[in-house]
Amino acid sequence: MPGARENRDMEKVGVLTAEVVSSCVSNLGRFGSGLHHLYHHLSLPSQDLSDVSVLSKYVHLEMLELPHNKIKDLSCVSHMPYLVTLDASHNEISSFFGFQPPMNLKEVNFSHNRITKMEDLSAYSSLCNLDLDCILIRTYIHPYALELAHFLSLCLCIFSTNALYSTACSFCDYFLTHPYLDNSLSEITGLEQCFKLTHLSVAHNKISRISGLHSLPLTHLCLRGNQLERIEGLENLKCLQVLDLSLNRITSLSGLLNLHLLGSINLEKNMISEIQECKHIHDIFLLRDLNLVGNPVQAQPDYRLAVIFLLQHLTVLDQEKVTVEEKVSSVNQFDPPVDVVAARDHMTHLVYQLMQPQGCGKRELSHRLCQELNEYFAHGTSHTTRGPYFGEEDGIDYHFVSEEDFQNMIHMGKFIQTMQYGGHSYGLSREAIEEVAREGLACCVHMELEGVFSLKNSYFEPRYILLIPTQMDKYMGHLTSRDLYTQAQIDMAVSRVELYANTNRQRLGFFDNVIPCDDWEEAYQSLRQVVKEYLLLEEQEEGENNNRGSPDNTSNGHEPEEKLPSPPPSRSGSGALASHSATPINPSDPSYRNYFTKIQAELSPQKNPVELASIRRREHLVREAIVGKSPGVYSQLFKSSAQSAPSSLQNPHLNEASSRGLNDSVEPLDISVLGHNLETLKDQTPEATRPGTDLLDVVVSPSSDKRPGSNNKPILPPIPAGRKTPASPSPATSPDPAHTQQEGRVEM
Ligand SMILES: Nc1ncnc2c1ncn2[C@@H]1O[C@H](COP(=O)(O)OP(=O)(O)OP(=O)(O)O)[C@@H](O)[C@H]1O
Repeated sequence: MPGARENRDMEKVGVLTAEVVSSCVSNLGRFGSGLHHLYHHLSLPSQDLSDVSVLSKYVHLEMLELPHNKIKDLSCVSHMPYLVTLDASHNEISSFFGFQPPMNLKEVNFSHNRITKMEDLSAYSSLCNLDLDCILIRTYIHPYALELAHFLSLCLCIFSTNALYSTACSFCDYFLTHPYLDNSLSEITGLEQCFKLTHLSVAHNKISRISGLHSLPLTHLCLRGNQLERIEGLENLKCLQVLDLSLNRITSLSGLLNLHLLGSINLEKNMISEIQECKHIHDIFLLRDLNLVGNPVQAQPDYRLAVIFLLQHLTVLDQEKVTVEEKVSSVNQFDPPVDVVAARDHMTHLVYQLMQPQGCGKRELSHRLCQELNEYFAHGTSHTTRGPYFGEEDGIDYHFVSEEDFQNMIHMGKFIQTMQYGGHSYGLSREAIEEVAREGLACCVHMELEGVFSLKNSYFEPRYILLIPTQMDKYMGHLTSRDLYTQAQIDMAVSRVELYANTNRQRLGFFDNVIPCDDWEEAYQSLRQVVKEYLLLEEQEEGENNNRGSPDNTSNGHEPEEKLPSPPPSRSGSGALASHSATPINPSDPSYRNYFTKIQAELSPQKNPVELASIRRREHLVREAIVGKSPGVYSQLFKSSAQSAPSSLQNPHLNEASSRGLNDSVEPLDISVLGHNLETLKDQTPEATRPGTDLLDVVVSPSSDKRPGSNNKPILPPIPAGRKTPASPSPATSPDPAHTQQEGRVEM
């Protein structure tokens, strides 16, 4: 009876028996009343099983794993009310959930089966995780293709290190994923009632449109390897965290707008070609991982930095970690902070293009200030390549030069700073400042914010006064009425006001004063007041008045009571600006150094006598330098030979020694032009009025000749028009007491 026996054996092939089950169960646990112990897990992978009906008796199973078999019928599962996890992947199942739903079934893997259509899963309300990847009908595959695949899989083992490996890989990938293999899922349906479904994978099917997912609590969705051309139907998946749309034909990211919990998006091998598409996911603040490998967009110039710039929360882009350096470079490249622009400009003289005018009248304010305080200031005239407006004069409003001349000046290193504004170049030349300095005056310039940043990189340390409009309507009206600007220029100018306000807010101490300039006259009065306070002119005027009652007050040479410098008063007229001062400070920022120097003095009232004397000396010198009485400390650096500092003027012996040394090398001086300086110096040195003091010694002292940038000849500066010239009495012979008083007050 060999034939019958053979038949029996044949029948047994693929049939699961109780013996086999008993050898493959695991995870012993209590069951029923708790007195019985039973195995809860059964795992039978790759056993060539086609009949698993015996499992109907195993009602207690919680986890059933049957991958890589030949199972067509899973009706036995209907008898497993406690089943939680079912893995039936890589089988021959064609009926979608062909069993009664176990109440607690949460995870189901039907990937790589023969299911062609999804059906209603309303009864599976506990379902959390559903895997329907790669639903193919293998019998429809041409036998030649299967043979070839088999051959290639052998090659994978044999030639795993050569080129054939990659050919084999790509063939298999194509073979497994390509849509011409029929009978895969073409749409997602039947999940409407699966209110607990958080993970869904329908990779490598034929889905061309995302649908049927509305209001599911999905956190993970995989639609890899389908035929999607656009992202749609995801709007309501508010819980979505991980989305895999790789291997599709998607061209835009527009359907991802409101998915605020998304942390990872895989769009590998799609057809996204524009960097701008990233704007659609710009507001997804939790997005950390984006994969655009294999998209045409990768060929765009600066692709990686641009994406990193647009999506600043990313930590992984195209499977590579985003480095800190990349983040910084991207910001510096696409939205450089003004100080970076200024630094770059400063280093290379490549200028930053901005499109709008400021036009708040600061130029006129600067001119008027220089006119009124012409004893102290002169306007530093910038160069520009723009043409003059009606009424503007070359050399006064600007030095109007051609682009070529401007470039030549850049290359010759003539500029302290340059800037591109409204399509034109502007630059402040060293010569412009030195020309003013040679007159013994301080230079007053106006410029845009970027120019200020640039100037802060130079060795000049001017006082910065911000004039800022606070009433935008009025400001716009003013710009419009000038009839010089296009609407776009006006809009840009208005939008830039915020940049100034922010700079003031965030960089405390960056500006020494802030003056609202909604009303030109008021702005001028504030500006004038600020400058006068700084020059101590207000005090001087008051002092003059007081001194008329008590003339001995200052002429006795007593130092006024020590007063430590206080932070500059903020002239802010708006609440917004006023509140800026409450912003916390970053002490590491060098732009705050002025501010810190000032408040440091305030915060440490316990000064010892040495410190007090030092502070007094420094203040004294600085004030004198500013009011043009004697050159600043800085100018001493420019002396060609070692000479005494201004403070040495107090010491007649030193003066004598130094002046004697100088007398040999100095050309004879025209004493008639020295009046003011002589008087000033005399006032500083009580000894100078003593009989026998050699005036020439004082005059030729280092403090009165070369200023920064002047030529090397010790020619004394001419007295500017408007300065109080000592035409009258010679200071050496009969000092005017009133004048002495005045000068004495300024020295405070
Ligand atoms: N050297 C410079 N560096 C930076 N900015 C400068 C420089 N010289 C001028 N500017 C600024 O460039 C801007 C454009 O100057 P322009 O004279 O063309 O403008 P405007 O329309 O007359 O405005 P405004 O009345 O404010 O001067 C102004 O804000 C001006 O202060």
